[in-house]
Amino acid sequence: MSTQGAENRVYIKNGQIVNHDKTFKADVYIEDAIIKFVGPAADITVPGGVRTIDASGKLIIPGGIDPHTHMQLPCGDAVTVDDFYHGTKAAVAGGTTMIIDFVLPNKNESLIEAYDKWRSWADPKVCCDYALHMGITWWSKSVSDEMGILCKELGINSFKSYMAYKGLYQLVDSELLDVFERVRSLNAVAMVHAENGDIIAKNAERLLAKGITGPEGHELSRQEEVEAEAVHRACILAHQVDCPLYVVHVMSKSAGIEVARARERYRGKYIYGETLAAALGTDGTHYRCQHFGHAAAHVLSPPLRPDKTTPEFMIKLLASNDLQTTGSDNCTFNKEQKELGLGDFTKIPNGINGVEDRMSIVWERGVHSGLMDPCRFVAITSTNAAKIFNIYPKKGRIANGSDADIVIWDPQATRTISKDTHHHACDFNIFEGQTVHGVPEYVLVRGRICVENGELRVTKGFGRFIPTPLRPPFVYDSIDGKQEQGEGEGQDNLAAAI
Ligand SMILES: NC(=O)NCCC(=O)O
Ligand SMILES: [Zn+2]
Ligand SMILES: [Zn+2]
Repeated sequence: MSTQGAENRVYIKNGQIVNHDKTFKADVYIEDAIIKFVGPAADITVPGGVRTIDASGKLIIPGGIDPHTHMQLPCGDAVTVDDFYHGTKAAVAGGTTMIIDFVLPNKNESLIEAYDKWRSWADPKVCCDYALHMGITWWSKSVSDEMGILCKELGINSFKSYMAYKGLYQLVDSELLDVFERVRSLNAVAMVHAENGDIIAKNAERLLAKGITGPEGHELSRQEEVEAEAVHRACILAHQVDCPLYVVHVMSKSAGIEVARARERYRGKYIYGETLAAALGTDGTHYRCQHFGHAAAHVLSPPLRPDKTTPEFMIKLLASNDLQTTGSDNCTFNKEQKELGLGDFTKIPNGINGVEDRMSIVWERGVHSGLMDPCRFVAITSTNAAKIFNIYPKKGRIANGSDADIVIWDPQATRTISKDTHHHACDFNIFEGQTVHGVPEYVLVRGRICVENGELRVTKGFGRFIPTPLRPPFVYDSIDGKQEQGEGEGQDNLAAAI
């Protein structure tokens, strides 16, 4: 293998390309961060001095897109320890070449000011490309006006509302309807954190009064039906105002079934569902661990489910297109930060790791276990996020003209996940000790080789902000009657999943 040549020109030969819709043998030529050729070796004359990589026996896949992260997120007295540098470094190490993070304005804070703050934190630090979703953490006429500016001038096309976190971010149904209506008028995408915040607040009070103060109280206060009810309600609210809705972090079988039913009810239009690497790779039995640090490290919302059949069920929902994407919800806090909730589970900062291990966890639980094929793996780890947030085929595809965000994936290689070797800044890994198949041998971020035979070489600030344009055709063509959702994408299959 030649190791010479300009870094901006790379030739990958003898690989098996895997896109979401087909897989084939081809060579790939990259110049100036863009894929310039995909095809048989006989059809290209490669210029001299080009860096050549032999990908024999390996898969060439689009870099992962993690549609759900919280880097450097201020949360009460704590800030997540993975900032935009450590978080994107960990992402790249695991084969993810783009993240979409959430701007979360404080109550009464201008959305534009919050956006500027996030850009000023992320731009100098990101090692891979990124985009932003906006949290609608409070509601007013000025918020509605600023949503327009964000869409038309600042590259945002997605807005997350909260049905939980009572007294902090939670909106009531009439406000959710207003938000969804505004999102629809902008041809943007609504997102929702679906849990019933009123029920959670009451349950938490009762549990604490009974002396249940440890992390097990977290899941007890927000069991499956509390999530499922909110998913059901959110889908109906969105449909009433003709608004497409992306349900983030679907964590339970019951909630997954609600997404699947809504998709079936609306014939594949309007509703999209995301689950998390955490939901696929571990479970809520950890909340019963007597060691506070261990149990608290698994606390996120909605919580992991104690039902040990959940991970396989969620993988099946992804395989059957009842769910469309896998995020990480990477939102990491260290031991001392989690200890803010000693003696009161409602004060444990919510969040877990996942941006580094997401790709391997999905491969292990999905493809290696035989529940999905490599094309579906690409769809749920990259392409569907690119389509829903309207950056496809620039991202999420190995094709002429696409950004050279490429992973050379070794499906047979294994690695054992550990906090001692991960690239996060956090001191815990919820997948600790798991040996997973599927290792990124090379990771190219816009043509730059950032992982090579296990060695990570990232550059702070190399990543760019990627604007997400309005009216994603993947989402809106089906609503506007231009195309049936699911054409060429496999059929929705609620029955198969259940
Ligand atoms: N998910 C979680 O527990 N923390 C991050 C904030 C959110 O996504 O709701
Ligand atoms: Zn959330
Ligand atoms: Zn989140």
